[in-house]
Amino acid sequence: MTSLKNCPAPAKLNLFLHVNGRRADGYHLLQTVFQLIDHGDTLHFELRDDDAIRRVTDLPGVPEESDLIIRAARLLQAEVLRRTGALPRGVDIAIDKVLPMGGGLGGGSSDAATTLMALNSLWQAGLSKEELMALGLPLGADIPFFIFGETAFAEGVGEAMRPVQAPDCWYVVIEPGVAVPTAAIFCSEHLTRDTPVVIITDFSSHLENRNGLKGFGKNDLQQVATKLFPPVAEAIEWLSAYGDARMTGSGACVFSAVATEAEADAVLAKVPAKWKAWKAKALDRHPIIAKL
Ligand SMILES: C[C@](O)(CO)[C@H](O)COP(=O)(O)OP(=O)(O)OC[C@H]1O[C@@H](n2ccc(N)nc2=O)[C@H](O)[C@@H]1O
Ligand SMILES: Nc1ncnc2c1ncn2[C@@H]1O[C@H](COP(=O)(O)OP(=O)(O)OP(=O)(O)O)[C@@H](O)[C@H]1O
Repeated sequence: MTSLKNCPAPAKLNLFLHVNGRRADGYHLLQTVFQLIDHGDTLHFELRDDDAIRRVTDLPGVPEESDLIIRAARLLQAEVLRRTGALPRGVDIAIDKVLPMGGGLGGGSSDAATTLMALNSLWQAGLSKEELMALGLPLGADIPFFIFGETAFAEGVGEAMRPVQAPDCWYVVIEPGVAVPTAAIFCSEHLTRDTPVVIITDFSSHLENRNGLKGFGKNDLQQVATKLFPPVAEAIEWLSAYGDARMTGSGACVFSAVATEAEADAVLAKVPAKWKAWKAKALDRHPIIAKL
């Protein structure tokens, strides 16, 4: 095989996100449930005759050298060289970018995770899932989750994961039109870092007893993001009329769960024209797994 086309890099939603503490190195201890959804970027990989790794699509605002896709590919190429003594062939990578940057949807991390999984297969590198997760973590806190590849209850800085059942539902997502820099939210003096630790069965029994997510937990980053970025607050307020609306990750996107696609369409029809909004279905598994 010399190419892999149409590789999905789906978005994630943080169904809740609690900040429980801060480590000595400044990173925060979190608890969250990561949900994959069927909306995201698409990547295409084509092996080259030399050993160069190139992005063949322009991504405004992200220079090729700092793109997480390119950095992930180079990291894996170097790791294969270290293990086998042979440098794998170079690759041209094209991307159909759909996910907004600084959206809290994990777009950059998902692109990097898809790159690691696709190249591991194209290069027949044979790294295990755990090895790929460890390789990706220094590039972005969400990368291990995308490689883990299923709905997860995550702890630590987001890297300690266990599979968990979440509602089989649809989501309405609004992009408030601002990019939120994750580091600025975590640095804020107004961020609360003392939410009590929950256990995985607190989440699971809530779903069972209340027939859904509504009312479980919160996103601790939301209070800070809405203060710094008023369009995020406005989108949450608007969407709250139709359900339990909250922010994903460090923002800016906000979401609400609905039971059916028809309900999602009904909400979407009313979204003010100033916002981009879309629906997505919850996914149990990363869609690339079926391709590789
Ligand atoms: C908040 C989440 O979106 C939850 O899914 C992610 O943990 C953020 O993941 P990300 O955007 O890939 O973030 P990274 O690039 O790893 O980190 C950006 C910055 O956020 C802060 N950061 C991130 C994750 C974490 N557990 N504690 C932190 O304090 C750090 O200042 C870090 O420099
Ligand atoms: N392939 C990429 N796609 C998007 N952003 C990238 C990429 N490579 C590097 N970046 C950088 O990463 C930053 C964060 O982008 P990303 O789309 O991951 O944000 P996010 O959805 O807020 O992530 P998170 O939910 O993990 O906080 C961008 O502003 C950009 O500078």
